[in-house]
Amino acid sequence: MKKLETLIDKKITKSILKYKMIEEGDKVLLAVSGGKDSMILAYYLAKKIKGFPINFTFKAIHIQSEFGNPAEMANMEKLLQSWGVDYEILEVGVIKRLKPGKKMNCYWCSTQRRTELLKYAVDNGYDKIALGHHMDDIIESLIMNMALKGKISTMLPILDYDRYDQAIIRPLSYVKEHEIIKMADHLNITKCTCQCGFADNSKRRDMRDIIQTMVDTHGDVVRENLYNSMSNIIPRYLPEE
Ligand SMILES: Nc1ncnc2c1ncn2[C@@H]1O[C@H](COP(=O)(O)OP(=O)(O)OP(=O)(O)O)[C@@H](O)[C@H]1O
Repeated sequence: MKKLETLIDKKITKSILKYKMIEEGDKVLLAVSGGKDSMILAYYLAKKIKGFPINFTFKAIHIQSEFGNPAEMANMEKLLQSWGVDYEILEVGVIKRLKPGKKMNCYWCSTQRRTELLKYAVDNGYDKIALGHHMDDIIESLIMNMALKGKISTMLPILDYDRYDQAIIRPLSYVKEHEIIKMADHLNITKCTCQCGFADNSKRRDMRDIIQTMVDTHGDVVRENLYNSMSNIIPRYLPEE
């Protein structure tokens, strides 16, 4: 387990330094759902505030909507406390925000969360908002946008807001989901399930299966190759519009 723990740590350091995600003196706001990805990030950032070459502070924030699971939240709080993480729970009712006749969906819900996170960051002087997306999320989005939207784009490791000084960062960009799952099991991080009943992740699941088929045939390096392909564009061998 020590080897995996160090590997994940190195990958987080690599992405922070490569993409200049955290700068000297930054205040980082980490969005934690209580699930494995953002909790793993909380665990590593808690270790990193001591002895990282760049000085920064961070606080975890959980947005609690009507769809949380109290038992999972209790586990989240217990773990954050055991790692010495400063955290806050923000209660945000989302149901009343839904326009008449509109149905709830994951995209809409995450937009509500994003708005609250940005507002909190602006009001309280946070420079960066850290999210728990990892390499698999990024390559699934890439394949999904290509196959279903006819465009090449994905979620970025770092994204500056146009109209605010804040930026979104994804320090797990180089970490693969299976590495997170193993480490999360080791740390007793439980699965976090939304209770809304409207979640439809079928398209993302389809993309995951397609990537897994390629991995089964050509090895895990397929994930890195898909990720690296986004910064290895050869215009000469791409058709013009
Ligand atoms: N209720 C919440 N409060 C605060 N941040 C959240 C919440 N839900 C999601 N997030 C943030 O948004 C990211 C992506 O959310 P998503 O719902 O796609 O979860 P996920 O990929 O299952 O990740 P996780 O394992 O962290 O739940 C999370 O990693 C976390 O940083």
